[in-house]
Amino acid sequence: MERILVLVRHGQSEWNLKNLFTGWKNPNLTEQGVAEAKKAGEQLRDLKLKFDLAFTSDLTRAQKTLELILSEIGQDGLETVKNQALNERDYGDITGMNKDEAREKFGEEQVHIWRRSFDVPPPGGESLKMTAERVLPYYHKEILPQVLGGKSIIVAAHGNSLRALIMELENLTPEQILKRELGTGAPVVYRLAEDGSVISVQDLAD
Ligand SMILES: O=C(O)[C@H](O)COP(=O)(O)O
Repeated sequence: MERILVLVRHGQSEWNLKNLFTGWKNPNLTEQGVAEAKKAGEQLRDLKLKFDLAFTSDLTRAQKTLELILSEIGQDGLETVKNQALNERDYGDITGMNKDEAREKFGEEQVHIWRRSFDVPPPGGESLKMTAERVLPYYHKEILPQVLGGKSIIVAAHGNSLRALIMELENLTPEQILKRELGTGAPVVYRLAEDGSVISVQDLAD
């Protein structure tokens, strides 16, 4: 039995393009984001992957990315579970701020810590650790049992909600997750063992 779990970050959003901290705000995909999602679908089609169930967040950019992928692989209308547990990390008070302006105001290092450290939250927002505390229980309760039951699953979500999940799947330390970046619209294909551990990882980023 194959146990396939595909994680994909949404394609470029309007706020990615403007370089704004986005978090729980709900911008649409840009034209490039649409193209990235279609390309992700083509990559999955080339691998001949088909899914039994999909999961996504409560946010349009992830939902739209999933729809475009499913359409590309001929699986329009696949059963999809949406849940805000998979939403992007809440960027709190810096939501809506330009990332370069934030670096000028708070310093390069502080902004990097907010964006990539494991346990330092931006003011009023969530750290990666806090994000993991909602993503991982949801993964263990709703997603993993489906994979272990033999279903092929795709999860379309966000840079940091997926980094939280990848940290656990790949047993990364807080130092290792600091450097882990996820490209927009770049699928990562996992094959899992019967105990949920990872047998293989295929990152389809260019
Ligand atoms: O919420 C955001 O701004 C992005 O989706 C992810 O941003 P980051 O790369 O700064 O974590």
